[in-house]
Amino acid sequence: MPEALTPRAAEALLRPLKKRTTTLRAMLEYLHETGRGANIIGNDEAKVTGICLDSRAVLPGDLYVAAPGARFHGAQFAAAAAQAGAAAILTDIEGEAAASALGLPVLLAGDVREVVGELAALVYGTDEDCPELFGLTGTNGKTTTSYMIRSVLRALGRETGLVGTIEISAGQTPIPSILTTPEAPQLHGLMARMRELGVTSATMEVSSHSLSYRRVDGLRFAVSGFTNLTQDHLDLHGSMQEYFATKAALFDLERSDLAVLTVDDDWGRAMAAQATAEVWTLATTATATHADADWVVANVHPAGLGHRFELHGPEEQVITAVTGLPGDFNVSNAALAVVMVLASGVELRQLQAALDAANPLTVQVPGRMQVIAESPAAIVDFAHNPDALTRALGSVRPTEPGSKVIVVFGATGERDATKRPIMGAVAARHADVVIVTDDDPHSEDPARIREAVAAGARAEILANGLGAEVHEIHPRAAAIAAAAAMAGEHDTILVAGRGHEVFQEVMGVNLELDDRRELRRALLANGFHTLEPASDSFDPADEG
Ligand SMILES: CC(=O)N[C@H]1[C@@H](OP(=O)(O)OP(=O)(O)OC[C@H]2O[C@@H](n3ccc(=O)[nH]c3=O)[C@H](O)[C@@H]2O)O[C@H](CO)[C@@H](O)[C@@H]1O[C@H](C)C(=O)N[C@@H](C)C(=O)N[C@H](CCC(=O)O)C(=O)O
Ligand SMILES: Nc1ncnc2c1ncn2[C@@H]1O[C@H](COP(=O)(O)OP(=O)(O)OP(=O)(O)O)[C@@H](O)[C@H]1O
Repeated sequence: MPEALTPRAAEALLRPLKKRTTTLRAMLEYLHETGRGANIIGNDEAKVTGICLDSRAVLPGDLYVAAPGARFHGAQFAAAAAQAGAAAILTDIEGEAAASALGLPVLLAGDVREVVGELAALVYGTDEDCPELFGLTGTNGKTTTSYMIRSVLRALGRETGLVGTIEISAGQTPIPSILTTPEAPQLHGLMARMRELGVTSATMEVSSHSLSYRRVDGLRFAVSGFTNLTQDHLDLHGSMQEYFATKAALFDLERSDLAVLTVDDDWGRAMAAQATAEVWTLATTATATHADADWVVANVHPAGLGHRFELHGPEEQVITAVTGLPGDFNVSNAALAVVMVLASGVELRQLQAALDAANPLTVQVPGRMQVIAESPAAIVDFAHNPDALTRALGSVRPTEPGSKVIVVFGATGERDATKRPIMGAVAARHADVVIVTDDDPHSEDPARIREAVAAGARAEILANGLGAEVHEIHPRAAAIAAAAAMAGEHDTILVAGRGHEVFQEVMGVNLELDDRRELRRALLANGFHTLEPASDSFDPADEG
């Protein structure tokens, strides 16, 4: 397993190299000017040079943000932050006693998370200087689309940064991500570092958690994009309506100048109706009901592993592009990437020239429809919710008569448990051999998760008289090995789930596991050939 950086070492990589100094009084004045109640206990001339939400990552001179959480109040860790060199503490009434007992100056605010993003912008100067930001939200496709945008921007000669599920890259050697969207203090530190390193444009995945937890506050997106909305994260959001409302916040004028919204279904159209930013709509499934979208995908044809397609614009513009990843959903992702770059002001002719010269949309994304072998077709994909699994399985059906689809997957622990039987049913409908295994069960009993997934598959088979066979095999490496042993050269194996990750948490223990490595090994052991891993993108599995 790659050697993990300590929180402080990782934090240092997310900070600007040149320190700026802000006083608590300047922060207080800002809060008062913007109508927020706040006051200072102790020295209001205290100077801070950084801001941090985690005591374990505090660097000398920081404002430690002691925020309430689901498990703890951050004030519990204020003493540890002080020991690490915090210069002051930002907290709320609940944290006041513990924070002020330490003798450090305290900035007291009504709701800490409500102000932390804007204060981080003041500390790092990102309210004045920030790269042009491309933000992506939606249930599926954020990572893939942001890689595609970055690739197009690079083809246009831009210096780029990227923040997402796989990596954080501030124009330097990338580091593996912990969260999809980091906390606000880290995001602002990163943006400042990017500017120092000459990054002009950055792509950022904006998870619904980050919107709920106000992690992107204080940032302004030049162009934000919406991929789709399907069932996921109901453990946090409670209902699809609430999940929708959380994501919709990205498309308010106060956060985004322009929003490119995929309107392939009712959720997308509702998003377009609600957004207050300028909206460009995009239809990626060419049906008559979508013909009124600003940009429409047309003439999609298979090309290599991916597709060639056209994008038709509101003023009869036509763009032609080629994707490299399997799956028609990757045409949707690619189209969104292209329209977002256009929306940022790049001229169509210049964009078409970059697409023609470098084929930037054929970029590989670790663990996203990553082809490991061609015979049998063996693919590792990060599908971990019902819609993604449906789309991934829908795109791998073999053409040879009598050939079969073998799927290896599971459901994650400590997350939306209602997905489990639904994913089982999806697999039973689309595959011939369903191998249910573990997928990052965290602290939950993996056997119970497998049971719920397999029960969904069996119920679907019974209800619809389907012919799929269901196996429960664990650990995951054994399930992958079993799939390779069952496959014939015309079959397809899809290993779905946390494919790009380099470990799985099982009952509180991190076990090293890379699906791609396991699948390669298993295929070779069964006498099949595998493809060379791509070397053109950062991959956490190669680190360390
Ligand atoms: C549900 C959720 O997102 N929770 C996040 C939230 O936790 P919380 O507010 O409940 O914090 P807590 O654990 O009670 O701790 C309270 C405070 O004490 C601080 N603390 C805690 C311990 C310590 O030693 N020192 C310290 O300072 C914490 O930083 C926090 O500020 O704030 C914490 C501090 O940043 C996050 O670590 C934590 O993310 C947890 C680990 C998590 O798993 N989040 C996932 C679900 C998430 O955010 N995922 C999305 C992507 C989802 C997807 O698309 O799949 C993402 O953007 O990554
Ligand atoms: N546009 C899309 N529509 C439906 N499914 C998609 C789409 N794009 C990708 N997928 C599926 O979702 C999986 C995850 O893709 P990707 O990582 O790009 O999404 P994401 O939104 O970043 O997810 P996460 O935040 O959980 O990483 C893919 O492996 C694929 O199976």
